[in-house]
Amino acid sequence: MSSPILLAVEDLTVSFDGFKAVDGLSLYLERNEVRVVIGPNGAGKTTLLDLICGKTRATGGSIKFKDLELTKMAEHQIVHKGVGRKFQTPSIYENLTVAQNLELSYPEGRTVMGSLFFRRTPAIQKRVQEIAEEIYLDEDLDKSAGLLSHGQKQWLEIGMLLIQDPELLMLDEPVAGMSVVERERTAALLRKISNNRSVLVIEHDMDFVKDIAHKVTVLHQGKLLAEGKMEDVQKNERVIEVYLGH
Ligand SMILES: Nc1ncnc2c1ncn2[C@@H]1O[C@H](COP(=O)(O)OP(=O)(O)OP(=O)(O)O)[C@@H](O)[C@H]1O
Repeated sequence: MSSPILLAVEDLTVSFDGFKAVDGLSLYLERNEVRVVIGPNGAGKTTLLDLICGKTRATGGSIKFKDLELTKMAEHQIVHKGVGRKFQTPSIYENLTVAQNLELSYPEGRTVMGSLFFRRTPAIQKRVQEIAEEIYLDEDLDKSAGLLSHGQKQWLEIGMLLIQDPELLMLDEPVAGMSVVERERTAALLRKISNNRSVLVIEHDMDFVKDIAHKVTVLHQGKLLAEGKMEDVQKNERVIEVYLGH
């Protein structure tokens, strides 16, 4: 049987000109777990995701994804191994349709002729349809992505990651700027997609965190401040002092 741990971060450190943005951090993420990383501005949350996806190189420590050491791998290799990352601002193609955006992201959807020529095989079409339903955009497949609402654009980008079927999906503030209804639908979406993958989320919206997190990791000055179920973390005096009380 495979290990229940999908991602093991151990003693991870990165220093920028002597300033440790992440400092001796260890964190273990299980398969099918939704973990939310919270903490005050500058705590090192985004840097942690940058380190996992290979955008930033660690100064020390390790990041094991299954049996792979990610700290030595290039960004594209990490994506290829099954780690998807969504940044705060959506990077969708506004002048293409929703369907085209999804097709473009399908691993074998591009031809050597270039990214605008799709091999629209029945398998790709089926997958696009499935993903579109999951991200609530099945009625907008032929719409220009630029015409979608802010929340729909965020869902589309999640869909563009899901179509690559990552085992680990990382999201940086996915509900920022969303309406209440969009937040609820995003929570439902994340619960559903974690049925067969792990999700690591950075979020400041505590109602949303309560809604989705199996466990919460609190960072402060690059270090682990607290970890556990939201109801316990919420009562932690240090967490209230540096973050939740503000
Ligand atoms: N490439 C870099 N060079 C120098 N300093 C950096 C770099 N990246 C991040 N930092 C610093 O590291 C610290 C942690 O930043 P990070 O963006 O990870 O925090 P955060 O917890 O995501 O904050 P926020 O909630 O505001 O997004 C900050 O003080 C930031 O200025």
